[in-house]
Amino acid sequence: MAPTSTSTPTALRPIVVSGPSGSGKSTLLKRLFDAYPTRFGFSISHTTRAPRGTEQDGVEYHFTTREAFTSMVARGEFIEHAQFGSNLYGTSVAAVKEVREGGKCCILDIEMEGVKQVKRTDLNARFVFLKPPSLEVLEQRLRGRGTDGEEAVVERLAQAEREMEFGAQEGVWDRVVVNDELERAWGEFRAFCVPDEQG
Ligand SMILES: Nc1ncnc2c1ncn2[C@@H]1O[C@H](COP(=O)(O)OP(=O)(O)OP(=O)(O)O)[C@@H](O)[C@H]1O
Repeated sequence: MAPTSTSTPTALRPIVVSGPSGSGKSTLLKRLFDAYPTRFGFSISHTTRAPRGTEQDGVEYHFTTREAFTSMVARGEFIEHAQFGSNLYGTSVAAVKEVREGGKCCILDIEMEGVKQVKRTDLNARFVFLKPPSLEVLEQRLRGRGTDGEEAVVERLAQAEREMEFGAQEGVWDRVVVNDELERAWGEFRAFCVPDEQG
């Protein structure tokens, strides 16, 4: 008997978008969500902070205790986790799977340590690296964005060099999109994210 394929259709495989700060991830993802409002989704993060106002568990966040959170860390259930202030935040493998179960393609906008972690899971993701034309252009864009002070820009640029090296590694990426001219980069990014669309 012929084996039955249980593989996920390409359109539902999670997409990992990575690249240095300022490479244009938010810009291109905003376009993608605007162009395809129902096709893509983000995973719901876990947090140890208390819900605010009308926030509901499993909607804005998976609200959890610090004890439960640290057990999840110990079991390797997070793709990424970090502390902000006194609270812990994380993206779990299960939360990414939930998006697929809901019939959407999960988008993960993560830095290089997270990318390595996704590779260790069974998420069967596709990986795209967003590359600025050069570090000089990246610096101009970060300064032009006007959201960071001098110290933050210098820090982001130092980290960008490490991210660029990772972006150049063989065998890690399914696609590298150079974000030079926005319309051109968008066309390439969109073709990667929506592989079944013609034209
Ligand atoms: N192709 C482009 N040409 C010129 N400017 C661009 C282009 N793409 C993005 N930008 C601008 O560069 C700046 C950085 O882009 P964006 O904020 O999308 O980067 P990011 O990768 O999401 O950064 P972070 O990781 O810090 O969130 C923004 O001001 C954006 O408008």
